[in-house]
Amino acid sequence: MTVTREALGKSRRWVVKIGSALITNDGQGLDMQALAGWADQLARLSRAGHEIILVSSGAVAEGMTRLGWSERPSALYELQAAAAVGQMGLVQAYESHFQKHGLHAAQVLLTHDDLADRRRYLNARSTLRTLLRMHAIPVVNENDTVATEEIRFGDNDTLAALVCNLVEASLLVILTDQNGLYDRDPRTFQDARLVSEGLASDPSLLRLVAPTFGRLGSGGMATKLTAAARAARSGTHTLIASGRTSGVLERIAAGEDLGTLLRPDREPLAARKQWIAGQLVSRGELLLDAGAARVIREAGRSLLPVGVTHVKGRFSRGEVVTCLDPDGRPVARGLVNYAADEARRIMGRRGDELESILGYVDEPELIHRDNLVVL
Ligand SMILES: Nc1ncnc2c1ncn2[C@@H]1O[C@H](COP(=O)(O)OP(=O)(O)O)[C@@H](O)[C@H]1O
Ligand SMILES: N[C@@H](CCC(=O)OP(=O)(O)O)C(=O)O
Repeated sequence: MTVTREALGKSRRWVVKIGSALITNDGQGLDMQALAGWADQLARLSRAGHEIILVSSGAVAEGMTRLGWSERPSALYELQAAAAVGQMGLVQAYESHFQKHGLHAAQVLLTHDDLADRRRYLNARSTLRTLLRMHAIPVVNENDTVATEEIRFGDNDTLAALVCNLVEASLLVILTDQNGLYDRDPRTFQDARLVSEGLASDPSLLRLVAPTFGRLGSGGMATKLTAAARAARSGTHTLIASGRTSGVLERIAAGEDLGTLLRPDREPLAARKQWIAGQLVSRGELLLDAGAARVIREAGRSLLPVGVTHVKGRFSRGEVVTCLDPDGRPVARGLVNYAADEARRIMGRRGDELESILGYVDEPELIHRDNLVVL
């Protein structure tokens, strides 16, 4: 049954993402007045019983102002320095507003590595859940200061979606500088029309978004759509709306028809599979024959060595690899039971041959179905 806007508005656990394009005063530091408005609304929602996690951008922009820089630097080390200075201002601002409402703000800085490592992932989850139980409002951002170029989230849409999976949020609200998703880039086309609803993993939506993005933001509309598809894995609905609409968050809570609502269109994945699906880096590729690709896609079976025709990349046991069908299309991702050199030796072989090839058999499957997520 489709969830109504009213029911979503009343739902308990929200992740609210405030983007750079919105929070920065046209690149001149933070728009403190606007920030105060969102913080007050979030505090009232929290007081009314919603569990709120805030994912806020703005560290780099605030750092640039504090350091007296007028141009956004392109060197990573300068961006990292600006983020370190600016994050102070960002959390100070939220902290002082939440304090007025008798609420604690809690700073949570995450990197890609934190969510890729199962133990740290589970730790982050339990800390966030504890904070929510204590009615504190976690203020999440990427830990830009230590993130390296290759493995940065880069945009906070992706981070917010992974946080939704982490805490199994009911609703992800992405506040940006547009009223939602339009059928064409509204910055370029004045007659662009707002899409009021869609399915989170509908690939045709991605065709509507321009490859370019705002001057201040990092991902544009495309990363918001991908974020909605990621969030949907935990059954989370995504609402993209304008942070400039007055009282936007409380109006969403009241069930008003605002922005673009993207509904999850598949059954939520089990918690462990959400973690696997959230891995942004794949260490290798396994090319499957047609039969293996079919039983994995259609019957959710484990991957046996016999169905693999080619192994690419260097990976160790337990790392994430991508399975491709004979046409090279991704079928699934999973945690592999054998390292790359062992996988090469046993590919195409039957289960009863493994011991004589390897001298031992840890598992008969190359990837067990509990560790395999169909894409
Ligand atoms: N079809 C579309 N609908 C709405 N916005 C779009 C579309 N295509 C591209 N955009 C651009 O995406 C921008 C928002 O993304 P971004 O600048 O990354 O914001 P944020 O910092 O809030 O994440 C908008 O300002 C808009 O120019
Ligand atoms: N972590 C960065 C924000 C990254 C960013 O701009 O993301 P987004 O708001 O999705 O465009 C910062 O705080 O400046």
